[in-house]
Amino acid sequence: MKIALFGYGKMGKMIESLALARNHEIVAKIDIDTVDIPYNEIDIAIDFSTPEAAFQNITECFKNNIPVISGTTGWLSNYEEAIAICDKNNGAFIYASNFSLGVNLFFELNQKLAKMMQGVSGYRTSIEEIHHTQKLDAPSGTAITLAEGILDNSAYKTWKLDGEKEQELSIHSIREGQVPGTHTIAYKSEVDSIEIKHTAHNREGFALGAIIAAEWLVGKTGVYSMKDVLNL
Ligand SMILES: NC(=O)C1=CN([C@@H]2O[C@H](COP(=O)(O)OP(=O)(O)OC[C@H]3O[C@@H](n4cnc5c(N)ncnc54)[C@H](O)[C@@H]3O)[C@@H](O)[C@H]2O)C=CC1
Ligand SMILES: O=C(O)C1=N[C@H](C(=O)O)C[C@H](O)C1
Repeated sequence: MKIALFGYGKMGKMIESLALARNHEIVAKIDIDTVDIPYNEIDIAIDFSTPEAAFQNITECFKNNIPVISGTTGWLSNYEEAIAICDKNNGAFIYASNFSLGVNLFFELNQKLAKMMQGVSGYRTSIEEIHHTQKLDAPSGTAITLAEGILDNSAYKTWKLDGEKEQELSIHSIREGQVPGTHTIAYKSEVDSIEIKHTAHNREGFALGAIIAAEWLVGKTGVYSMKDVLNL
């Protein structure tokens, strides 16, 4: 595949190295100062940019008939608008808050555990996420997906950063050092705690998942998720 990287930062560089190893070609590395984008040379765009840049990057690709994989977090207030532009242009799109296989399994486990806990009283649920200090958004996109999985399967009405009210699912965000991404779900009662946790040891899992998603999406039209890619 001829891949264009939108965002040539930590993730862009990791995706470049894994994509080359899988015999793909990187035809463009687009970052904040890029002026000309060679849309006619691109088979697929992979966007790991910034919350401010993602919507424009993604929708310009749709308008140029280029399928898009986006892992950028913190731009989802514009998600529905992006989908409308994708549909209008008969485009192809996958957004995932987290592309790693491990986290996508963890998403499934989270929903199953939430279902199990639905009938059990006395437990308060919370989410904690820890990331490196350069991260621009909080809570993490992964924490939001985890929260949505719990809201769909519990009496919680909404999630909130450090929420304290009974009906609020609390998400606590910690920024420290170079942490690639750690997410913990805790159910705490007066007598015990149940916790599930995913720890990324580096960024390779995110990057590999994004490339696998790109390989899967090329040649298709429509809006898909990692559940479709991984057949979960
Ligand atoms: N879905 C997933 O699996 C993962 C998602 N992420 C998300 O991906 C995004 C990028 O993460 P990192 O690479 O760690 O960040 P980073 O800060 O290392 O890289 C972002 C790059 O985007 C560039 N950029 C700024 N404006 C741009 C524009 N208009 N067009 C293109 N590029 C532009 C920046 O100059 C920078 O080089 C973040 O939103 C992060 O939360 C990160 C890891 C995994
Ligand atoms: O910014 C990061 O680094 C990460 N962002 C994603 C998120 O917001 O969930 C995925 C991963 O945790 C790393």
